[in-house]
Amino acid sequence: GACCSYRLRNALHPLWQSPLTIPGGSRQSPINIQWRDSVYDPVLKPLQISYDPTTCLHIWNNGYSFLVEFDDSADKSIIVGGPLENQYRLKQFHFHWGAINEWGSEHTVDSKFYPAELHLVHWNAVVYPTFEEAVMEGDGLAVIGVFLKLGAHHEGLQTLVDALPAIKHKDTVIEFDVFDPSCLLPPCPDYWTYAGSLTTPPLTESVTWIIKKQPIEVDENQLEAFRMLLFTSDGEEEKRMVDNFRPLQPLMNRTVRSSFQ
Ligand SMILES: Cc1ccc(O)c(S)c1
Ligand SMILES: [Zn+2]
Repeated sequence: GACCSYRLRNALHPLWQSPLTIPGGSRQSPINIQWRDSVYDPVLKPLQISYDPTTCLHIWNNGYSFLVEFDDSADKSIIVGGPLENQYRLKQFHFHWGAINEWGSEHTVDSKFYPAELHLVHWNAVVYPTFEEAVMEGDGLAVIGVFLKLGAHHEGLQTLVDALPAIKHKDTVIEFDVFDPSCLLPPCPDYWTYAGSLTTPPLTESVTWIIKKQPIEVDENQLEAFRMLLFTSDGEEEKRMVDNFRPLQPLMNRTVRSSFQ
């Protein structure tokens, strides 16, 4: 059945030599969001986002993606509201993208791929003492997903793009003093939300996903800059960092809720 083919695809996917089945895998990510099957929930609140740009630390290539990490030792960059019962602290953001513009996002909407997807990763520091512990708990993480579509040049993203040549190889890092990730969010407040997992190992089922309905626009040169990064370390045979997205996972017994009608 479909579930079996998913398992096979996961096991075969080059980037995720994950165990054939995830222990009790009933809420895996990413998924296809079928717009007409999502259920408007009037109880969902608006998501409140307040980021302190000075909590930005550095940008680095971890061999899966490039990520911008934040000082999460205090409640300075947080999100609250939406589907969340607690406030969550921003830890890092990163992207997933394809080799060409036809695919690259992790989630799809009505089976449509976007060329890339931004993930802003937050953790529940109200309940858990560390990020590492939150990663193992059902309500430990909240990830905001933002789709990137091909279009106009994105001024805020360009600051990141300009830093990428300096972190071309795996395990390279550069200091990044001030950056306000809210410049990467679309103006429209509408989102879908569902209970899911990390999309990279350990694939733990600890993520409340908040997927923005409206994509942001970036231009071809900016997407090409992502594709110049390497999975490999300096001195190794070069492998371009592309297609770092996980295959779609079965919805199983889940409903995707929408904050909009
Ligand atoms: C914590 C974390 C790390 C990597 C990821 O792709 C995601 S989705 C979450
Ligand atoms: Zn991710």
